[in-house]
Amino acid sequence: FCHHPSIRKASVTQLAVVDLEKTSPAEEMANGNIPKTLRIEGKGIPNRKSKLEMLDATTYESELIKTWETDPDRQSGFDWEIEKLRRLFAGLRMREDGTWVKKSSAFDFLISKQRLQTSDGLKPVNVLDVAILFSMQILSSIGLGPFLGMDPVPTAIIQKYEGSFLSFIKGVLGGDLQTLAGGPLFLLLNKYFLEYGPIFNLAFGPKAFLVISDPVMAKHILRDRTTDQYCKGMLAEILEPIMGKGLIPADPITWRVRRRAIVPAFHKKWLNSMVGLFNARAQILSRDLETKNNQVVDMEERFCSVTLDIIGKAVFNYDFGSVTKESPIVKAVYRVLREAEHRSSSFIPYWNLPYADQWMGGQVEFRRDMTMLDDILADLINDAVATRREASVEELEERENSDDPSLLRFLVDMRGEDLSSSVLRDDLMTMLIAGHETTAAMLTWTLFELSNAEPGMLKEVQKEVRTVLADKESPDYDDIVAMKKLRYALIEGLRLYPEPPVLIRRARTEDCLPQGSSDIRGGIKVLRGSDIFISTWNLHRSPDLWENPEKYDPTRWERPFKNDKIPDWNGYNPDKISGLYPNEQATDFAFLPFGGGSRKCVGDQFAMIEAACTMATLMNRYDFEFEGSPDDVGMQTGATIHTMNGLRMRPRKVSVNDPLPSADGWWEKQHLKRGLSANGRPFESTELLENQHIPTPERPDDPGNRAAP
Ligand code: HEM
Repeated sequence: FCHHPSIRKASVTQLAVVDLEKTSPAEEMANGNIPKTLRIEGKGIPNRKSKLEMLDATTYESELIKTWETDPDRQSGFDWEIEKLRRLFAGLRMREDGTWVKKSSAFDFLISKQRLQTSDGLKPVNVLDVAILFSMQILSSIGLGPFLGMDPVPTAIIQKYEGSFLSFIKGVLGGDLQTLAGGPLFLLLNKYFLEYGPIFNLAFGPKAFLVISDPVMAKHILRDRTTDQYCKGMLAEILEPIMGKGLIPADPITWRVRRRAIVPAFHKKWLNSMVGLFNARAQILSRDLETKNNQVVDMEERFCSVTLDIIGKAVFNYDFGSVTKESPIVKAVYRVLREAEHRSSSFIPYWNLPYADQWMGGQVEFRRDMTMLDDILADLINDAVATRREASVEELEERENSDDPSLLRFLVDMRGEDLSSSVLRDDLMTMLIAGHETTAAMLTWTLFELSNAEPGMLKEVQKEVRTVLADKESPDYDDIVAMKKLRYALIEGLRLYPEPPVLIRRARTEDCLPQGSSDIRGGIKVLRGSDIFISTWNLHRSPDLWENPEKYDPTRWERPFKNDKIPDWNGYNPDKISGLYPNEQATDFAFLPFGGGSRKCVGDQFAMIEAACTMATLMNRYDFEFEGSPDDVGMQTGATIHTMNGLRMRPRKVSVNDPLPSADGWWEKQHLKRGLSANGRPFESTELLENQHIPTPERPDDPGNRAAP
């Protein structure tokens, strides 16, 4: 039927004879040679290991091939024989229509991926740029910066290693930045931030990163400059083997096309329909906790399971079922996540060594896991393609699709979507990874902080949840809107534990940063090729931007804040909150829980509603107590911030007949004791200030009060 070696079996509704090595499935479909109802099982849709990729015309490789092909005189002799062998091993071949394709092979390293010019016209960062950067770095570190027009940006040099000799050797061999830095990288960046200020260079030998902890500079990079000018740089290189050209690592050109396709899938009606999924999964967790009443439960692990199950259903209508059972697929997902985290904190990309995935223990396992996930994804995509019902975006938004409301269904059915490329797979994989542990971490740290704070704070949140829910088990969207204290508690968790704690960019053109809160006048020069860390951890905990920054205090979101020493920063204004959480607009880029500018998270509303539904369901039915001391929880980081030893807690079921928690007006008192009105705003006149009173606490001891908010 079809001789493509990567197709294992095919079920057909019409006979079709096509040679996929010569033309692509998309072209064959367009030519009418493959009926759209044809279902190719197994690896029909390109996945990351079997795909035939068109050779990118903007790469050095294309240029090299052109040079050989356009000059027949060169096609003889020893060099030509070597070139033929190279093509053979690298899986390069010409199709009948004259275009070149390449098949993934163990010899991928024989192909140059270097670009001659980026397709948006910007020259790619090249060896010369890197050499200039290194020389400038060395010259400015010996004090010659001002002579070269470089501003005196301080340089922090990692030179003192605080761990043991053995762990140092382990760090060097494993290329692990964190081990070498002597702990989580973002804590080191925080130490240097307090020492050197809002902008400094962090140097590891000749390699330097520009570390930024300032809202004005962050706004400039994320919002005022285009995505072409600042790309994802090393983050894209690290994530490519896992996420391919998915939305997070995508280069600016791919990103523009994919972002336009993906954003409509997160439409309001879909988000509303997701509330049902969030609540159903939260109820499964709640029932599971019931069987463990008063026993020790690792709540971090529970939150990871529930968010994995949610994202599996929401993205591909796949049930991981991880809350109730362990499976090899779930284990593979976690191992791939750990590998992604490990790679993002390693400075030696040893996984790129030839055959690394055939002899290096962790890499062999990683390849196996990726293969398993790729196969599952290919099957899910194929299933969706086989039942495709093409429609416009507007039609899709209106469609009732209760049996499969997944993003995959939406993207496959979207008219004009290119189903033959691997970007669909890449985007789905990206969302699986991006939307899972981030939300789990928000839930984990919020529960940790609420349980560790003054008792009044937790009681305020519990009282609000139990009052709004009354006799309902789960919230609807309007209930979430009404639970303001709960939402502020969650977002305050993300302020103290931003996921990820740094945003990574690379300058693709020379630029000049504004002064912001630094004392460097006249702008700060950024050279082409500079790698930049915007530390959200530092921004979110900066004493210049927050009152009492290290304190977990959800009431702060009701109080305006401004610092006149940073004239270009407009401060935080609660009146600018327009959605479910105070975002980067309301804080003028001091708070970037979901990033900012064009590459802001597409899943922010999804995550907020999901976390609010899960937390409300638990707060309504349980009280939690730490097992041991809160200090035992510890902290470690990768791409997200995890606990060191799990969040070990004892859930205690509360009865619907229990009285509402008595919070004693704790929330309002936080404002009143600062000389503000009960809603956190300044008094409009001194007369009103003089007449202020601390409210007498409500005592809704009667269970009947629960129904009366
Ligand atoms: C609490 C949960 C979440 C947090 C804290 C979070 C955080 C972030 C941040 C900070 C970025 C910007 C990265 C950068 O600028 O380099 C981002 C991007 C992204 N996030 Fe999220 N995220 C969360 C949940 C989700 C969910 C649930 C999804 C999908 C279902 C998702 C999908 C994405 C995607 C696709 C991008 C890339 C956007 C682009 O480049 O256009 N995230 N996220």
